[in-house]
Amino acid sequence: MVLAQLGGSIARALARMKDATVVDEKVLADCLNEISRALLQADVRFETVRDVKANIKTIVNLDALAAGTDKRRIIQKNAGSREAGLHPSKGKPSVVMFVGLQGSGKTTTCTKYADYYRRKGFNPALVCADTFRAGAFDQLKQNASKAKIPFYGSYIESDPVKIAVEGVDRFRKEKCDLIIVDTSGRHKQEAALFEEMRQVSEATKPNLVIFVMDGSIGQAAFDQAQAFKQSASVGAVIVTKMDGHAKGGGALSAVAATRSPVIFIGTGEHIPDFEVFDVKPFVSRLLGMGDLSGLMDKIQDVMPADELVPKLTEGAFTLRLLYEMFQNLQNMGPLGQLFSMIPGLSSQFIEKGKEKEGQAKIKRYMTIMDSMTQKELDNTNPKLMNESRINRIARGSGRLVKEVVDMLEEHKRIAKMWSKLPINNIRRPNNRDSLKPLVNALPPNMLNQLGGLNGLQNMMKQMGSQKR
Ligand SMILES: Nc1nc2c(ncn2[C@@H]2O[C@H](COP(=O)(O)OP(=O)(O)OP(=O)(O)O)[C@@H](O)[C@H]2O)c(=O)[nH]1
Repeated sequence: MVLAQLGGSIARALARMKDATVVDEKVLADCLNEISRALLQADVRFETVRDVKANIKTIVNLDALAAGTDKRRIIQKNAGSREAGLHPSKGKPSVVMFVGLQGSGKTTTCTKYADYYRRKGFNPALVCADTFRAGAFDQLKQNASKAKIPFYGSYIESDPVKIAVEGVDRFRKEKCDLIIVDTSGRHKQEAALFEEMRQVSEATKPNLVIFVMDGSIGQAAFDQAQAFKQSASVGAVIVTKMDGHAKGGGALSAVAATRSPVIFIGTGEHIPDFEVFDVKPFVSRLLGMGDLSGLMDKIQDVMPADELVPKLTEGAFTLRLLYEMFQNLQNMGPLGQLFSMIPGLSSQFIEKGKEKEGQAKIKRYMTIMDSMTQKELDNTNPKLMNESRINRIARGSGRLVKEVVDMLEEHKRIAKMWSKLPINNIRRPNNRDSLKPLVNALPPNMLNQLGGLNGLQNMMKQMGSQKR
């Protein structure tokens, strides 16, 4: 079963229960059986499914509860509680502790995480409780200063618990609402590391423990994530180094198998190389990998190959080409999924819940392009768009100069991405064979999680059907 379908199956099971007039033993048992089936089909281990079922049963005491609606709410709450507490809430002070093996990217990720929330309006701070590695404090200090985030640490103090407590206390007093504690990494899963983590955790009482894991280790991630989950009550996982590592998919599915939610992924060495992890865009991206067959399949819908290939081989990715693509996109209805398929289109178009804004932006871009001359639309000379042309386009379209410049920048970015695509691979891949290169590119565990070849095909269909 496709991972993305799991949520749907559970939601349907709960909805059916909602329709029942009375929630009794039988309705509850049916609902739980349905949820169990969905989990098992999603390759969740039998033992886990059994535990989930038992937990829900213990929590939902049918006799003690009077009204049916309350029971539903409680079951819903418990079935969905995995998501609770994974993200800090603004204005409510949270302590988040980072754990992981040495070199996993923990220190870098602490800063990325702090910066992400700073941009969301939080007031974060960093505490370096890594006294094991010489230079860890300097690294955190350097990163934190670059991102303009307050930090706390010591060159001389060797007790990580003491530093962690001092740092957390200080930033609590300074009214920081997100205090991030970076702990020591070790070469392997040593008992001493876990003991140190336990002590830091006990002293700082974190609201969330995040395990940072190197995605390049692939499926070996399962044992590591499991060990950390058990020893450090890990609440969430961040998988790093997802850039350029074919094994990243295996790591993600292995982590999923430990039932630890992955909340972010690291996609590079720099602070902005950090993305919220969500299964759907991730799968979309996966489909864009391999020999790009999945992506090319989607592009067929936006612009048929027989039209696109001659235009692209002729030369550059012109504004006119972009305009035509937007036009096709607009004719297709709600398109959150498809946006993610257009290489280069910035993530703001595909962010969950922001599809409407994405559509509005496309409309705005098209209005701007409507005020361009034929020459400008077909232009391949980067110097053509001078100030006077930009001013004229802005006036003509009733838009700000800045908006015209933004649009031209976006076009430049997209054109750059397109120049890197293997255009000759564009074909009509609608049969199973066309999925083979993609299947071969996926780690086996990941493919299992996606429901094998059939699951992959269904998912492509599912994504295709969302166009209408
Ligand atoms: N390509 C890539 N490199 C990354 C990513 N995240 C971190 N790195 C690099 O990985 C290396 C190790 O990162 P650190 O942040 O020092 O790792 P650490 O886990 O804090 O290490 P210890 O403090 O020794 O435990 C550095 O060179 C980082 O630049 C990522 O998402 N992609």
